Formats: sequence, C-alpha cells, structure tokens
Amino acid sequence: MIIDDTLREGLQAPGISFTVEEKIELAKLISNAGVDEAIVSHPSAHESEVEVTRIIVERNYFKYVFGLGRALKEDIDLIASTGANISTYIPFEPQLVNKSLDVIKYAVNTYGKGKLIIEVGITNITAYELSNIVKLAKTLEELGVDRIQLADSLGKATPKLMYNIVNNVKHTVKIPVSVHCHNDMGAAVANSISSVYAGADYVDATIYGIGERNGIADLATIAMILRNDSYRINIDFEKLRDAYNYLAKLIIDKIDIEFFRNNFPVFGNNISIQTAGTHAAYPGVFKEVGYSLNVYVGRSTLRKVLSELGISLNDQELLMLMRKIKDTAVRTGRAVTYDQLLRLINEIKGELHGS
Ligand SMILES: CC(=O)SCCNC(=O)CCNC(=O)[C@H](O)C(C)(C)COP(=O)(O)OP(=O)(O)OC[C@H]1O[C@@H](n2cnc3c(N)ncnc32)[C@H](O)[C@@H]1OP(=O)(O)O
Ligand SMILES: CC(C)C(=O)C(=O)O
Repeated sequence: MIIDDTLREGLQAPGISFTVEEKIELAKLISNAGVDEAIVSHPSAHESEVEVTRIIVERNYFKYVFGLGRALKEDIDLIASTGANISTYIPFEPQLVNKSLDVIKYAVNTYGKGKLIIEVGITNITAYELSNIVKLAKTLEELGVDRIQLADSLGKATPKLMYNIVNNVKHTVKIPVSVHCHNDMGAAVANSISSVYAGADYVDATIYGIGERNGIADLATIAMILRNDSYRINIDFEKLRDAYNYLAKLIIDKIDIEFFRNNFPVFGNNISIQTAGTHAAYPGVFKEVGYSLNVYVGRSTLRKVLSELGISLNDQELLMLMRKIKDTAVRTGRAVTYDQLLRLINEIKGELHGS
C-alpha cells in the first residue's frame, strides 16, 4: 500500500543530489525495512538513472520497481529497457493531454497487459473540474492502464477535497488508484490518509517526506497512522530508522541541518525552490522562485536561471550546460551552486571558442 518515492521525488528536494552508490544504499535500507514497492528514478534525465534502475531491479530489493518518465515514447522505451515497471504522467499543459493519451496507448500495447505494470499520473489535479478528472480516469482505464495516480502536484488540495476526488474516481473505475500529495500547506499526510479512507489503494511517500519544494507525505508517519488504523503495514520501524539516519546524514553533510527548518510547510524557504525540469513553468503558490540544479535539471529551468543572471547562451551551449550540470551533480553527489554554474559556462565557452 505504501510506495517509496525517495529516490525519485526525494531527488527533487532543494539542494539534494545523490551519487549512484548513495541511491543504491538508500534503496537497500528502505527495502530492508519491508517497503515492497519503490519509484527509483527518472531514466530519461541521465544515464546514471538508467544504471541505478537496472541495479535495483537486478538486486530484487523490491517486489515492484518503477521508473518514472514523461508521456513520450522514448521515455517509456527507456524505462522498459531497465526491466522496471512504468510510471508516466500526463503533463500540466492541457493542450498536451491528447498527445500523451496516444503514448499511453503505446505503453499499454507494447509493455502492459500483464507484462509490466503501467501506472499513469493525472498531475496537478486541483487544476481540473472533478468531472474531468473522473472522465480522464475512465479513459485511462479503457486504454488498459493498470493503475491511476492522482497527484496534488502543487500541494493545494485539502483532506476534504482529496477524499471527494478519490471517492468519485473509485466509484467510477475498478483499477487501483494511488495518490501523491505535496506538502506546501502541511496537508500531505492528512491528504494521503483521507485518500485511503476514500478507497485509495496506494500512497506515495518518502523518507522525511523530502521532495520537490518541501516534499510529499512522510513514509514513517503514513505507516504508523495506517497501522494504528489496522491496515496491514509490514514495516519494521527499527530498520526504517536506519534509512532515516542515513538520509539525515546525507542531508546534513550535503546541505545543512537548516534543511529541516526550511522544509516546513507555509513559512519554509523550500516551498519556493524548484528542481524538476519538466514543470519549470509551475512554481507552486509563490511567484518568486529559486532553483536547485541537479540531475533533474532541464532547459526550461536553465533559461530562467540564465535570464536572471543576465547571461545568454545559444542552443548548443545550453545543451552542453545541461549535460555538465547533470554530470557534475551525479559525480559529486551535490547540487550545483551558482558559482559552479558560472565556472561551467566559462568551461563551455573555452571548449567551443577557445577563450
Ligand atoms: C510533477 C512532477 O514532479 S513530474 C516529475 C518531473 N521530473 C523531472 O522533470 C525530472 C527529470 N527531468 C529532466 O531531467 C529534464 O526535464 C529532461 C531531460 C527530461 C527534459 O529536459 P528538456 O528537454 O531540456 O526539457 P524541459 O526540462 O525544459 O521540459 C519541458 C519539456 O517537457 C515536456 N513535458 C513536460 N511534461 C511532460 C509529460 N508528462 N509528457 C510529455 N512531455 C512533457 C514539455 O512539453 C516540454 O517539451 P518541449 O521542450 O518539447 O516543448
Ligand atoms: C510524477 C508526479 C506524480 C509528481 O511527482 C507530481 O505530480 O507531483
């Protein structure tokens, strides 16, 4: 019932970056605690994400391993090549919904129907009318998708709203429903639990709740609440503590203990910091945004950062910069600072123009 998303969503937390070895150690500790499903990567972001996924699949840490990817044929094929199950997401942009349904059809026909699990996320659900969420869920079921994920991507939903959405979807489709709740207002745990009361079959959670901006639901909290409510939760909390201790050490070493204060809802600074490339245009509730640069960076984010810095790069230079940031973050296990960014830009100018 609980799906760990620390290795993917967690890697979107402000200031975070993991090496391949750190991701694998986290996966091992989380699986030792009895968590049996995990979303471990976004393979189209970088070859290190492909490598991590293959290793985790080979080592059988989890009963079900998922890779996440855009609703693009190349992302879907790449995930399938690792042996992981496929989690994809409908883009925030309404004009791209139909195009993504064609790709989802491709994913189901090529890899689904009993081979790999195909999960599809309806992202940014608070932007939809309820009737349209229900209609889209029905369409996904008819396409042969195995699971539907309802994502409150910007952390705007309340427990009452999540209950209502999940309840309506569950009365419409027979396939399992998972939820993914962000914590900008501090409602991620309450929203996840109210979704379970409304019939959600799965809940995404991360160690310390880390993720994009100030993250999603905290795994240990969700597990404790559901266990107290007599749901079957096979988590060994003593072993789970090892995963928490390991991640706390990484955060303190790489960032600062201040991360935990900044990660608080409402007033925490992390709420206004973005990492994931594909939704650079959707900053959450704050207009002023900061950026965290790691393996999940994309060109839309870089264009915004460069424009803030008053730097202009051509397409080739931008692509090289994206690649260098990703490589550096994975190699060092640390997000790339703005000072490093300026050095990387100089390096590129030197490589291309010999200056
Ligand atoms: C809500 C969430 O958290 S979803 C998880 C998001 N996670 C991430 O984005 C992390 C990984 N991302 C990355 O590494 C980079 O974004 C990459 C390598 C995948 C892509 O980088 P870039 O090609 O530079 O694109 P960029 O990051 O600017 O993203 C915008 C592009 O993604 C497309 N896109 C966004 N979401 C989706 C989606 N669900 N399905 C299909 N296409 C999508 C946009 O339409 C846009 O395409 P365009 O450039 O052809 O106009
Ligand atoms: C990929 C999806 C589930 C996501 O992270 C979000 O919408 O917040």
